[in-house]
Amino acid sequence: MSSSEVLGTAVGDSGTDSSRAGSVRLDHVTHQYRRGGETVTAVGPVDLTVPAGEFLVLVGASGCGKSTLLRLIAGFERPTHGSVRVSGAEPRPGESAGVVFQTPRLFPWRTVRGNIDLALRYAGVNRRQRPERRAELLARVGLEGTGDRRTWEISGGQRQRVAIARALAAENPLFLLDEPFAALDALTRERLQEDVRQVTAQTGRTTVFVTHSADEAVFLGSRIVVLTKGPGTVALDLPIPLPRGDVDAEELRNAREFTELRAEVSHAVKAAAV
Ligand SMILES: Nc1ncnc2c1ncn2[C@@H]1O[C@H](COP(=O)(O)OP(=O)(O)OP(=O)(O)O)[C@@H](O)[C@H]1O
Repeated sequence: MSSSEVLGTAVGDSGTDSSRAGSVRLDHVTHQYRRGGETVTAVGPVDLTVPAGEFLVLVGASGCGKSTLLRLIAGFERPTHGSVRVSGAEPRPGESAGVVFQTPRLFPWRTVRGNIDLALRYAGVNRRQRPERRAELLARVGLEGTGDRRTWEISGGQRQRVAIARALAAENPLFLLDEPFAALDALTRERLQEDVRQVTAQTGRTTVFVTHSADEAVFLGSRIVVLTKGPGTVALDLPIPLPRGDVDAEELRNAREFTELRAEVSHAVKAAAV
């Protein structure tokens, strides 16, 4: 599939960048939760535009509102103030974006194949086309040959790959990931980071990825936004001018530019948390 097929054409009649399929626009967004009798401001005000095709990483201290921002973009929450637009329209939960959470949300009574097929069914892929699409998705996340296994018969890293394949199944032009590798060992985490980098480069999807890790942020992002401590606002908005596409991950991680950027982001995260 070409990136233009995934990104689609401009939505709406304005054709501006912020209405293109997969683009995200937050205008003066603030979100508050009610806890007991109290109002807690979780995030904002935040102004942020994510052009179609960008890989944005949100980094910040625990509790600064990263997940809240992601939930607002996914349409799971409505902002208390301001507006959120995905592809130029108000986000629709479960429809505007493919979402991957920290803990993979799979159907345990189904096989790997059954989990992927269900996502394809929801995405409107007809029964005859499903085996081919499923095979493509499993290959894309490196899970060929596991279709018959139940979700408890595969490793944590493989479960997270199934969750990524499920999110990709919907062919949404926007991909949201909330600390998807936090619970995995270092080796699996690095492998999945490489996969996500590759898959998003291949499909050209707009991606918003939440993490605590400066290392993960610099490896994955084409742009990093560091949030201040809660309620989070934008402390640093940094383009990452590292090569994308077909690059040697090991070489990239060892490059001087990479280590310098990682130090800069790490420093910014610490400074923003005070
Ligand atoms: N459903 C909720 N009800 C009430 N308060 C909430 C709710 N969800 C989050 N909060 C509060 O909003 C603030 C931001 O939380 P959020 O989970 O967005 O931060 P985060 O940066 O993703 O944190 P972490 O990195 O620890 O996951 C925190 O103070 C949190 O306690």
